[in-house]
Amino acid sequence: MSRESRLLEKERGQVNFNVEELTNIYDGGAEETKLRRKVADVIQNDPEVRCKDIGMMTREERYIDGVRRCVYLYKVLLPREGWTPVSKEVSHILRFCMSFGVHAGVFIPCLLSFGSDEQIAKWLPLAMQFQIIGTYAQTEMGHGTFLRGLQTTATYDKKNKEFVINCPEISAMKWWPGDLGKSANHALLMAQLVIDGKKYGMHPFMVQIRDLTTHMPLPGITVGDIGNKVGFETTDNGFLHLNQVRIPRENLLCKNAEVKPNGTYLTKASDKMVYGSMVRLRAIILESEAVSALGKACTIAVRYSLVRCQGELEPGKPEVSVMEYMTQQKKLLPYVAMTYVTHFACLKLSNQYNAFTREMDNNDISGLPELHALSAGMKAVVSEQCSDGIEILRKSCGGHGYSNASGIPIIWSSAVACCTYEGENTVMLLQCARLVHGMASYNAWNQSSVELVNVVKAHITQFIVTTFASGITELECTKPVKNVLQQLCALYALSCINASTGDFLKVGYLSPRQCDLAHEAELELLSCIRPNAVGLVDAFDFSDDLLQSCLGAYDGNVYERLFAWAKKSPLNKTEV
Ligand SMILES: CCCCCCCC/C=C\C/C=C/C(=O)SCCNC(=O)CCNC(=O)[C@H](O)C(C)(C)COP(=O)(O)OP(=O)(O)OC[C@H]1O[C@@H](n2cnc3c(N)ncnc32)[C@H](O)[C@@H]1OP(=O)(O)O
Ligand SMILES: Cc1cc2nc3c(=O)[nH]c(=O)nc-3n(C[C@H](O)[C@H](O)[C@H](O)COP(=O)(O)OP(=O)(O)OC[C@H]3O[C@@H](n4cnc5c(N)ncnc54)[C@H](O)[C@@H]3O)c2cc1C
Repeated sequence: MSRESRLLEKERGQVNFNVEELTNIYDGGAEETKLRRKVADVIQNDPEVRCKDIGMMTREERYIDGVRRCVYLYKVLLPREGWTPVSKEVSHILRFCMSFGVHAGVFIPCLLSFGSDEQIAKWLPLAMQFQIIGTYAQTEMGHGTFLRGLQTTATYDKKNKEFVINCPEISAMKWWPGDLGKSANHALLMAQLVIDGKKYGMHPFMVQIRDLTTHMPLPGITVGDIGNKVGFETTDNGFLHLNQVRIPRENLLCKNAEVKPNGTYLTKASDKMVYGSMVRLRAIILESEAVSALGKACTIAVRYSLVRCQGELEPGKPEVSVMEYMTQQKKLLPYVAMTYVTHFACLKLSNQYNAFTREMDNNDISGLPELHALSAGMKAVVSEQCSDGIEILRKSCGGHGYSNASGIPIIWSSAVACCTYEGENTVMLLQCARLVHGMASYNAWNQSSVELVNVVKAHITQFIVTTFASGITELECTKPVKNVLQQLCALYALSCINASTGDFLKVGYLSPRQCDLAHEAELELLSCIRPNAVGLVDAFDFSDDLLQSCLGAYDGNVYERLFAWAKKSPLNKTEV
C-alpha cells in the first residue's frame, strides 16, 4: 500500500459520523442509494457504456463516443434491464454525461409542455425510441435573452393551411441549440407567429430538419455544428437557417394556443405559459449540472489535499499534507458545505416546481410569477457559486489541478455553461429583483440594477441557508450526523457573511467587533470540520469511474495513476 493510500486510510479512521447514513440522507433515503448504486454498477460493468477518460480524446472522438454510448444505452441496455426512459433508474443515468441531453432533457419535456394530446401521441413514442431526435431551437445568432426580439417568423398561409418558417437575415439563424449540429432530425422551434401581417409573439413549432432515412438536411434547411467551445464537447451545439420552409398547420404545438384553418388565432392559456419550459429547466438542472459538479470537484480536491504532502508546519518536522494549512481548509471546506446546503435548497425548488405542475393541471397558474422569480434567482446564484467554487478547487490542486488528469477542468467547463444557458445569470437576477421588488421606472431601474443584482444574491443566499437550517431541524438522524450538518450550515452562512462584511458594516447590521467574531467563528469551524473532511466527500459516493480523476480516486494512489495517465498521451507514441 502506498504512503498516500495509508494517509487516506488513517483519515477515514478518524471520521466521527456514519458515512453511509449521510449518503442515505443526501440521496433521499436508503432505497434511493440502493437504486443509484444498482444503476452505477450496471453502467460501470458494461464496457460499451461505462464512463471513460475523455481527457486525451479529440472533440470529434468525444462527440462520437457520447452518441455511441447513448444509442447503446437506449437501444440495448434499457431494454436488457427492463427499464424505460421514464424509469427512476434513468434519472440516475443522466449523471453519466452522455450526448442527447437536450433531446432527453429539453425537447421531450417541452413536447409534453406545449403539445396537445394528439401531438404528444404522435411524436412522443418516436422521440422516446430515438426514431426522431430533437433539439430545442430558441436562441438565435442575434438574440438569446430578449425573446421578444427573436426574428425567425412563422407566417400562416391560409390557402395551403401551412406555416412558412423563415430566417429573414443572418442574425435570425438559430445558434447554440444542443444536439442540433449533427444529431437532430427535428427541432422544437420557437418563432414569432404572424397571421395576416399581425404578430402574435413567440410560439413553439415542430419542424423536421433532416431526412429520416438519409439524415440529409431537407430543402430550405442549412444546419451544422458551431465549432469548438469551452466545454460540452459531447454535445453538437449547432446552427440552423430556415429559408421559406413549409410545415403543416398541425405542427404548431397547440396546448396553449392554436390557429384555426381559416387563420383565426385561439389562445387557451396565459401567454406566459410559453416561458414554462425555461422555469422547469432552471428548477431541475441545478442539481445535475452545478451542485453535482461541485461535489465531484470537492471529492477530488479534498482527497488529493489529504495525501499531497508539501512543506513543514514546524522546521525540521516531517512534511505535512497541504490540508493542514488553514488557507487550504479555507479554500476547500466552505465548498464542501456549499454542496450540502445547495443540494437541499435545489431539492426544495424542484419540489416547488412539481407542486406548481399539479396546480397547473387544475388550470391554476397563480404560482408562476413567484416560481419564476425563485427559479431564476436560484439558477443564477447556485450556478455562479458552484462554478466559481470548482475553479478555486482546481487551483487548490496546484500544477496537477491544471492537468486533465485531475478531472476538474472538464467538470468546470461543463458546469460554468450553466451560468449562461437557460437564461444568462445577470438577466435572471434582474428578473428575480423585478418580481421581488417590483418594477420601477426603466431609468430608475437601470441606474439601480447593479445594487439590485447584489440584493437578489443576498435574498437567494438567505433562502438557501434557511432552507437547509430548517431541514436539519426536522431531520431524523443520529447526533453525530446532525452535528456535522449543523457545522456545515454554519460554515456556509459564515463564509457568505465574511465575503460581504462591507455590506453588513455599511448598513450597520454588524459592528466591526461582530465582523471579527464572524471571521473567528469561521476559522474555528474549519478546524472542527477538518477531521471529518474525507468522510464528508466519501458520503457523496462518486465512483472512480464517474470522477475520472488521477487525483481523486478512492484509494488515494495519485502518483501511480498520474504517470500511467501521462504515458497514454498521443505524443508519447514515439520517443522521437
Ligand atoms: C435533468 C435533465 C437535465 C438535462 C439538461 C441537459 C443540459 C442542457 C443544456 C443546455 C440547454 C439549454 C437550453 C437553453 O438555453 S434554451 C434558451 C434559454 N433562453 C432563455 O432562458 C432566455 C432568457 N430570457 C428570458 O427569459 C426573457 O426574455 C426575459 C425574462 C429575460 C425578459 O422577458 P421579456 O419578454 O423581454 O420581458 P419581461 O421581462 O417584461 O417579461 C414579460 C412578462 O413575462 C414574465 N416572464 C418572463 N419570463 C418568465 C418565465 N420564465 N416564467 C414565467 N414568467 C416569465 C415576466 O415576469 C413578465 O411578466 P409581467 O411582469 O407580468 O409582465
Ligand atoms: C452550452 C450552451 C448550451 C446552450 N443550449 C441551448 C439550447 O439547447 N437551445 C437554445 O435555444 N439556446 C441554447 N443556448 C443559448 C443560451 O440560452 C443563450 O446563450 C442565453 O440565453 C444567453 O443569451 P445570449 O447568448 O444572447 O447573451 P446576451 O443576452 O447577449 O448577453 C450578453 C450580455 O448582455 C447582458 N444583458 C443582456 N440583456 C440584458 C438586460 N436586459 N439587462 C441587463 N443585462 C443584459 C447579459 O447579462 C450579458 O452580460 C446555449 C448556450 C450555451 C452556452
